[in-house]
Amino acid sequence: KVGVLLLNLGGPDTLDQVEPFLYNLFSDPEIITLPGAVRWLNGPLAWIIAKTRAPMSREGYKQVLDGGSPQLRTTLAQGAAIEAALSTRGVSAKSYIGMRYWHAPPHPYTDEALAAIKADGVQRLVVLPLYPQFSISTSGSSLRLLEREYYQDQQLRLLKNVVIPAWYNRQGYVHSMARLIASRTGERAGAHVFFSAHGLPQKYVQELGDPYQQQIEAALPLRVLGYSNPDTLAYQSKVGPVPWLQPYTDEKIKELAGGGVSSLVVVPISFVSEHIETLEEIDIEYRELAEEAGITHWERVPALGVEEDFIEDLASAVVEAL
Ligand SMILES: C=CC1=C(C)c2cc3[nH]c(cc4nc(cc5[nH]c(cc1n2)c(C)c5CCC(=O)O)C(CCC(=O)O)=C4C)c(C)c3C=C
Ligand SMILES: [Fe+2]
Ligand SMILES: [Fe+2]
Repeated sequence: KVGVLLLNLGGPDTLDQVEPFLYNLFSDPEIITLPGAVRWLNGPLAWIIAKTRAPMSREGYKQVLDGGSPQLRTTLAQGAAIEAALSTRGVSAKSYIGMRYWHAPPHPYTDEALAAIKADGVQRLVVLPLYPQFSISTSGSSLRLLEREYYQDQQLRLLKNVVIPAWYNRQGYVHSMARLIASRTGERAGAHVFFSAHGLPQKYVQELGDPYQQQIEAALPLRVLGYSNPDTLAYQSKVGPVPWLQPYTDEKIKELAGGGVSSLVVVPISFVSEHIETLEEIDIEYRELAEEAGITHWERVPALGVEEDFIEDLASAVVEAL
């Protein structure tokens, strides 16, 4: 009996879930990193930040929460598609979803996923974070939580597991992204491709050894395949006062427009389902900014979701791990 545990971030399904979701996120010590002596402040600080940020966040979510979080729907569909792809390879597997910060009943947090894995009598477990690139703040945080729960439990401790920590450079991811991009740029050879990666405070990379930026830069889908479209990489979604990875998406859009670029094909990387940062931040906020700056053609490449070649390759990664 094989289990595939998909780890993801989770997101609120309704507007009243926004504040508790933010509280969970900001009380994660991998998100707000405090020195040992004041770590007890994590909870109170998370409460204050969540309360302060919630009204603004709710405004964003208002525009994208039509029928619940697209992230949850996509993650469920990805799980089912991976099961089907494994079945054609002769592997009978069941997928489980461990969300880090939010769930929608009956879809679980990590602890509930582990309870289901135990109840089903899974004998081999493959852990697959749904983030292409590894960051301490995303896959790292999910894996740390999982490790804690796993090794506290006598039954789980005996269950053989293997982790696929990152897959940013796998054929399936790179090629299906490149195919989606090519399908948008085909009619305008030479269109400017704008990769917008999710941002991260610089400290993670510079002080904590986070490999995220290196993994983003190592495998930009078009460059890897040798396409010659002009392209730009920038980082979006900065929160709080400290410096994040640069250049920032908003500044780069203005700079390109100022330099005479009038058409952009925007590619969200670092997440494989639609969510607030694509549907609201890119499609509404950055688009508005781009149009004000003089961009006349703006197109966004969708998140990978259940693209067949992508899912097939994730299933191959699971088989290789087994
Ligand atoms: C404040 C610290 C944050 C770090 C560090 C961070 C890293 C990080 N996040 C993603 C992907 C997503 N984050 C999402 C939501 C979200 N993230 C933060 C903060 C940090 N993220 C906040 C406050 C929020 C809530 C939304 C908001 O108020 O703006 C989401 C969307 C989830 C959803 O609703 O569906 C994604 C996706 C990555 C990849 C990453 C590090 C590389
Ligand atoms: Fe985030
Ligand atoms: Fe945002």
